[in-house]
Amino acid sequence: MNQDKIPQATAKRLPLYYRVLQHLSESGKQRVSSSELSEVVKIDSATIRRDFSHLGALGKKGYGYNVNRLLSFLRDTLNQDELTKVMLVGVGNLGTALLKYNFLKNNNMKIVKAYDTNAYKVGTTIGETSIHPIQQLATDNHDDIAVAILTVPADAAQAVADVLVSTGVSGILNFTPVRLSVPNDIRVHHIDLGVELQTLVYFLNNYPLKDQGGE
Ligand SMILES: NC(=O)c1ccc[n+]([C@@H]2O[C@H](COP(=O)([O-])OP(=O)(O)OC[C@H]3O[C@@H](n4cnc5c(N)ncnc54)[C@H](O)[C@@H]3O)[C@@H](O)[C@H]2O)c1
Repeated sequence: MNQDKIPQATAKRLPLYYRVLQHLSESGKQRVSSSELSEVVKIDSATIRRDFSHLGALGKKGYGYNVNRLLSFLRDTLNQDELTKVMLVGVGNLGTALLKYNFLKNNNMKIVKAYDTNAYKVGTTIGETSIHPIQQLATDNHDDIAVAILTVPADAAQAVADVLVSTGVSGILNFTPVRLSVPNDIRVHHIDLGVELQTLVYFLNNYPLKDQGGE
């Protein structure tokens, strides 16, 4: 399978499909139609069929998709058999919550180390992750880590991002409000809960669900 051919919009939906199909498989379901999946993931069934065709998975009319086969396509594409190691910088409110979350269960990812400036936090462990002094971020070996989560205060974000880039990570999940400047070959995904909330409220006000499909 050539992953270059999977459009980015499709790639973004794959982890969601994976999670839902995992639940279906665990509950003993062997086949599923695109319209059944559509009900669960709230994505229209034509998009789902197109997404799956990019994976090389074609459903059969009247049968749908074989759940375990789909899961194996997704596992290959998402590298689910391989543990993805992640590091986190900034062990405050948000960072602590993320360290306590078990990414291993559904996503086969693990935050393996964390860094902070606070002497009271350094040397402690949250979940299974130990917290190291920020000074070591630049000197530690991060060969097996491609992704970092950034949860430092805004005024420290760019400086920490610069160090992260020098460590060789290729992706940063940025929770800070700062638009980071990074080289072109580093991918930054920005998560802004404020914007997400605002968007939700806008949709509630302008596109109430009860109006959809009404007379
Ligand atoms: N994107 C969102 O939806 C969202 C929601 C809440 C918070 N935030 C942002 O996430 C970030 C963290 O928020 P919080 O509430 O957890 O803050 P916090 O103040 O509780 O935690 C920040 C942590 O970073 C550490 N820190 C400070 N400077 C550092 C540096 N140079 N290197 C390493 N660690 C450093 C601090 O010691 C502290 O432990 C902030 O930028 C905040 O604006 C984003």
